Amino acid sequence: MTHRDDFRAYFAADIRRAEAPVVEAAPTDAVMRRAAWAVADVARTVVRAQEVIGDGGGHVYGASAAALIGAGDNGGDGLYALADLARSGMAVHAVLLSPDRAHPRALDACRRAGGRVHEPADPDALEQLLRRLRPAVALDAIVGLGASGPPREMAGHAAGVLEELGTPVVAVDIPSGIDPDTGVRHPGAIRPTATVTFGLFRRAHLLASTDCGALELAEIGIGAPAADDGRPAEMLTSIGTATAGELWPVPDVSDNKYSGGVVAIRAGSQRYPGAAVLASHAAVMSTSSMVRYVGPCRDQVLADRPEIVASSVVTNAGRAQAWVSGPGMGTGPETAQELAWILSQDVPVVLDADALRVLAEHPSILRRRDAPLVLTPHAGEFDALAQTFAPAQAGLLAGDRAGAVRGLVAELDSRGVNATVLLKGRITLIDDGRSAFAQDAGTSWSATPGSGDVLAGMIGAILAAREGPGALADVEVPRAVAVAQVVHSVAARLAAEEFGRPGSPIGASDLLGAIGEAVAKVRAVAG
Ligand SMILES: NC(=O)C1=CN([C@@H]2O[C@H](COP(=O)(O)OP(=O)(O)OC[C@H]3O[C@@H](n4cnc5c(N)ncnc54)[C@H](OP(=O)(O)O)[C@@H]3O)[C@@H](O)[C@H]2O)[C@@H](O)CC1
Ligand SMILES: Nc1ncnc2c1ncn2[C@@H]1O[C@H](COP(=O)(O)OP(=O)(O)O)[C@@H](O)[C@H]1O
Repeated sequence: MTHRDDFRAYFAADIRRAEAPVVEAAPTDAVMRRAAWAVADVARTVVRAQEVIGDGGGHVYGASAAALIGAGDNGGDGLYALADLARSGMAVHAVLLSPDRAHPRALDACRRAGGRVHEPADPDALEQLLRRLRPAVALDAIVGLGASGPPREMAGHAAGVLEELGTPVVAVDIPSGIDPDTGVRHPGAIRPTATVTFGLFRRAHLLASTDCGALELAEIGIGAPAADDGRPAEMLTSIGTATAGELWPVPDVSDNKYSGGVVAIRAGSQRYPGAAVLASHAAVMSTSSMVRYVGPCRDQVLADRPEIVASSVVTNAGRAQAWVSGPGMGTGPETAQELAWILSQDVPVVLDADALRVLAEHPSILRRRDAPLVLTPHAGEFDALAQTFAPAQAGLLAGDRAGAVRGLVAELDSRGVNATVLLKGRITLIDDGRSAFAQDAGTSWSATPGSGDVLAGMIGAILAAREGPGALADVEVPRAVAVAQVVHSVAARLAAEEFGRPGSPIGASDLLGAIGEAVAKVRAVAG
């Protein structure tokens, strides 16, 4: 989902606080009916999109819909949505998973609109019912904001049956089985074609965007939420291409080769010269300012990009406004010393790959520092860091990724380190303890060796540029890092899907070759 605009998502408790006065001020169930109408509208679109042989698409009139109805207001949304679908001429079936607790007024509305109501006694009966009904669309109205844990027995079984039948599912608010705040996907979770949410995005919509299908936000008149102390509620942001384009650094008339921010890169080894080339070339492609390279791969780096200024030891590199260290540089004993020197520099430092392993093995080199430190681990490197700096967070990644990242940042903060952690993956998390971002790459083409080296070079160039007077000057570090992440994702998509043979695999060099085009693209979006 590399989208144009920024998305903001909130904790369930803050959303409930923002929702309450709106619901209270409105006539009974008016907000719920508005939400249900939006769900029904998407369900109709899903039915119309179904291909019927010899025809242009599916017909709503006469098609069937079934909704799995849970015990709370999420079930109420589903029942009102069925009533709406019945009025479009659909044959609708409410499948009550907790018959005694189904929303009474919504159930009544569904019945009055002609809906059939089913109360399967056990998972087998539920399975037989769904197989018999074979609905054109199913609504997942089992649980929404009130979810806790994996879907209970009946609900968990339904997800498997619907998947087997190939039934398109529209999830009401949040796919059941996905935790609203952490985005953790429990076994037995519903896998929807589309998810319709209301008023404000929930954190799960960004943290588990790849599990929500097409995401739709329906307006129900809710304003920005506040925390219980009245301050603005904590938000999780996903920046879009327009923001990346607005903030991407461009030289102006007064700039020279230094003024936009020089980045120095310590990368590569005899064994991994490619990492040195990829990281430094990526930095060259990101801004117009100077890129310095330090390490044993001078010849390869200069053969690839002669404009790079190379040296062999960090102390002779020359001045830089940001440092990058780690890609392919090895983990030998001398690297700890080099790293300690880099960390002593009063400029932003990005540590990736081998530098993260060295840091985890030699935590004493990490002293108090005010200048930003950006750590860019993949899951394995994160675990190594967490074992050293935040043992309570180690092994958490399979579950609450955002919580684990925040926990590591907090531990580093308690040591006086101004850290931003970027956790890699299809959905990249970036957090400095105050501002958190979740960026879905939109495709997975960037999951290729060396693409992390490219990202490290890009982030270094952006952080160097942030030290200057340009558009990034007052931008918080995690947002600046997210800007680099967006352009990296757009470059991967362009390389794999628009250049050459669309849809053919790419290597990190192809991604690298598309950075210029990606910058042009996001700048054009920003206008
Ligand atoms: N207020 C309004 O007007 C508006 C509200 N809106 C809608 O209301 C929704 C929130 O409704 P809600 O607060 O009733 O919670 P909800 O998500 O239905 O879940 C609670 C029930 O689920 C059950 N349950 C929990 N975990 C479960 C699991 N793993 N597997 C199975 N069941 C599980 C739990 O059972 P219990 O633990 O009590 O046994 C409890 O009974 C929100 O998401 C939005 O859709 C919109 O219409 C906008 C206007
Ligand atoms: N499933 C995925 N979809 C999209 N991007 C991914 C996925 N998995 C990893 N990535 C991205 O690919 C890059 C891989 O980085 P890394 O693991 O450090 O590899 P390397 O060290 O070989 O460069 C990172 O930018 C990461 O965010």
